[in-house]
Amino acid sequence: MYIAIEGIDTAGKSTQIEALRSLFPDALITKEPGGTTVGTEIRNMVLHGNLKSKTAELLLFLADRAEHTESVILPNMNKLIISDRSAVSGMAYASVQNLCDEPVLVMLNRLATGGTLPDTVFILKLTSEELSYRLSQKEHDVIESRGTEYLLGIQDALIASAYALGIQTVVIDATQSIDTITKEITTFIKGAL
Ligand SMILES: Nc1ncnc2c1ncn2[C@@H]1O[C@H](COP(=O)(O)OP(=O)(O)O)[C@@H](O)[C@H]1O
Ligand SMILES: Cc1cn([C@H]2C[C@H](O)[C@@H](COP(=O)(O)OP(=O)(O)O)O2)c(=O)[nH]c1=O
Repeated sequence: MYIAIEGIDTAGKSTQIEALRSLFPDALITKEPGGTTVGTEIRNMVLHGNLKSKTAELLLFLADRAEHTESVILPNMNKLIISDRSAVSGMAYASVQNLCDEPVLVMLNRLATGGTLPDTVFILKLTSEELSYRLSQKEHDVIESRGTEYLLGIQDALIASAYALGIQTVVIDATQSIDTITKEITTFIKGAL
């Protein structure tokens, strides 16, 4: 079973994945971008480099996704795979750049993944107030520095993108306690295994 934990920056993805790691010790934990050696280099180029082109940014994320799918996801499809982000982020973050329309983004992400998409995505949904608070507590990378309104637009795009990709989606109120969210995800996983 291949699931992805989705959400905008600071939604609580890493926190949930660490909780799930101990609850499902046999699960394969991975992430996008940066789930492979090459992906780590791509991640650094995009997040901390000085890319001028948004198209280059999109294509680099797709390259990370293709490498991640071929070298991490496909060889481990017999396991529970939990990924921090997926093609859903890929579509959502690209869609707000207005580089190309939704069917093209679906096609590009299907090309990058060879059609191997998560069975289920859990989208951690923040309120504007909670997002502002959490962003105020950390340094911002290139994308986070685009601001709260931008990220809230992405949050809506995450839900739309999961639908466009035809992936079963569970939207979770990310302002709940860490344990409550973990229990919600764990209950779903145990019911589906
Ligand atoms: N349910 C929660 N309630 C309150 N704070 C949370 C919750 N989940 C995560 N946090 C805090 O929010 C910040 C961002 O969490 P993180 O897991 O790093 O988010 P992401 O990986 O989605 O960027 C961290 O300081 C974390 O401790
Ligand atoms: C996977 C992916 C992430 N992103 C963005 C989301 C994040 O702002 C950034 C890095 O993701 P990530 O390392 O998950 O950052 P965070 O832990 O703060 O959520 O890259 C894209 O723009 N496109 C993509 O395809």
